[in-house]
Amino acid sequence: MHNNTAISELIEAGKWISQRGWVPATGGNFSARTTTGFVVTASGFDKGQLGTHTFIQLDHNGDRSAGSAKPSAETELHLCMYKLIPSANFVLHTHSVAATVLSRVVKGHSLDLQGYEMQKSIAGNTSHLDTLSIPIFDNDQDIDRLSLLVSDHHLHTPIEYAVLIRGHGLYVVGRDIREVRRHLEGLEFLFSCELERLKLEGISAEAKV
Ligand SMILES: CSCCC(=O)C(=O)COP(=O)(O)O
Ligand SMILES: [Zn+2]
Repeated sequence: MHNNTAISELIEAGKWISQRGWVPATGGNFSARTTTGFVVTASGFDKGQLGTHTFIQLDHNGDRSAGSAKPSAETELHLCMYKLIPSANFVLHTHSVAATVLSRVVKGHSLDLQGYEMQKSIAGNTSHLDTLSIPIFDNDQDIDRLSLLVSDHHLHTPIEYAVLIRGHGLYVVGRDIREVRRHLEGLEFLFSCELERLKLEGISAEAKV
């Protein structure tokens, strides 16, 4: 995909994501894999008001090739997701209330979703009877170290669509912009349902270490 096409799609996605309240303040960052490498959002901007000047172009090694602004502080985690998931061409990172709270309430190393028809919004999932498992990693201000942790986890439990960073947010991937947006919307719906369920049924079972 051409850089300009990817940037246009991410600008449009940013407006939609912002309207949904999933990137408050300057939270979140977005990227795409392109024919020349990657494009990633610049650091510190409102992701609902992106423009062509708020993107950095990176080469295939992840080194800056164009754009004067500072790349997202979490660029390394985006590059990590592309390396682990060769079919991924878009990565969206968001800070919704549901993802932030759920990833803290669930003390274990994965959020296991089961019993929801909307699990089928995620590629390859065909039944509410299956378990959709999203790995949770403890937050770390050292993004290189966090990326290494994600890569190590992938060696024994392959990451397919998303990871949660505890108390921080969600990273979700897709083959194209439509799929990554569907994955994001589907997961956010499931997170909201699960948060409501835990509030109504109690969190004691989930809050185990
Ligand atoms: C107030 S947001 C804190 C940083 C963060 O988690 C994030 O997603 C945004 O970082 P960026 O450098 O991409 O703007
Ligand atoms: Zn973040």
